[in-house]
Amino acid sequence: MRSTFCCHLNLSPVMIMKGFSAPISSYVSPRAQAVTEPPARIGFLGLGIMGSPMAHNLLKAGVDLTVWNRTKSKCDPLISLGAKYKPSPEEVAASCDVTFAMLADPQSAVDVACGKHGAANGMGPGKGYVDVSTVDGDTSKLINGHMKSTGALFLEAPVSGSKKPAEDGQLIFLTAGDKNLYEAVGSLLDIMGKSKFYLGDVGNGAAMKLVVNMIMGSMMASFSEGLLLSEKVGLDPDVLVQVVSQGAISAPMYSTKGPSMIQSLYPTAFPLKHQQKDLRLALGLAESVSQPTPIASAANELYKVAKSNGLSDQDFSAVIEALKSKFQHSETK
Ligand SMILES: NC(=O)C1=CN([C@@H]2O[C@H](COP(=O)(O)OP(=O)(O)OC[C@H]3O[C@@H](n4cnc5c(N)ncnc54)[C@H](OP(=O)(O)O)[C@@H]3O)[C@@H](O)[C@H]2O)C=CC1
Ligand SMILES: O=CCCC(=O)O
Repeated sequence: MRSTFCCHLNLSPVMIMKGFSAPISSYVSPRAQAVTEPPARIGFLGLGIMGSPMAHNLLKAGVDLTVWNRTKSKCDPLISLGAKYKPSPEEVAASCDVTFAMLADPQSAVDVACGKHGAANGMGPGKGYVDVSTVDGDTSKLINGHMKSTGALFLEAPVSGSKKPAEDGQLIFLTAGDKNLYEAVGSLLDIMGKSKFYLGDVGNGAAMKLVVNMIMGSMMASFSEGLLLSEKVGLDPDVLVQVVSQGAISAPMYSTKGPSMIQSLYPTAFPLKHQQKDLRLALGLAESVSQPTPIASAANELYKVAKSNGLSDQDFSAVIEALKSKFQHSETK
């Protein structure tokens, strides 16, 4: 498999820089010809922790945006800023040229794309569907099949980066699927992100995202062990965070999440239930190619314990609680 890193200044079909405020116009069907203009009317389905700021950034950039969310109240802040609203994914897709979706998991991604009043019912030739949710490759291929059967184009584009990068337009898009659609939406991805990778066939973006999050889940579990061990042997865990942050294993998540973890606080940026979902999907991916993943498997067990102790909606750094004795006891009850 060859992959290409696409610098967003070189490959974006239209140079829309952050802060762009002119209206986007002249959608050219990706089927009809090489795309030189971004699509005009954009839909956004799923306004959770990630979808809301991503949609907000599109709106701030002057994009003609139509939104939908299962819980309608989450649409209201965007509507008050000028977004249009439709009461179903089908109606969003029917009224837009390209529709983005940011859903919780494989089941919700399929329901919203392919279910009753799902987006596929509003799709057709000249339209595109970009799924930025984190799902497995099979789910992505299923959605691709539904979209293509309507004549529409499909791109999977899961993101690396959490709540703050979403707010700051600093996400990393891991895209795969229709190259024309990738080029058509390049300027929109550039509004929401700092870089984008085009990885070829549908499934490769999902696989890349799952590998990245498998590593991240294991890193957080290992960091949790280190914090608790340092404390038990009489070290100051705040100093541990400083030491880690200055050395070869430094990672932003240690310095940003470490101080609150030490205080047993887990303000949600990336819900723990989603991290466990990603580990589960990554382990399935590994199994499909007989790749041993003992570290990720062990980490997954910890996230499962944390989930069963009511921490699903806390930040994934709450996995540290699964290593504290009261939770280990409740696991073995
Ligand atoms: N948070 C993060 O740091 C990151 C998350 N991701 C991934 O992005 C995706 C979204 O994450 P995030 O925004 O954090 O999650 P949230 O839980 O905040 O949002 C989930 C969204 O999915 C919707 N949804 C859930 N179930 C259904 C359903 N059955 N039918 C219709 N809509 C449904 C929710 O609607 P409702 O509001 O009605 O509940 C909400 O809009 C996930 O796949 C996650 O793994 C990727 C990168 C970073
Ligand atoms: O899927 C969530 C990823 C969170 C991150 O990249 O910081």
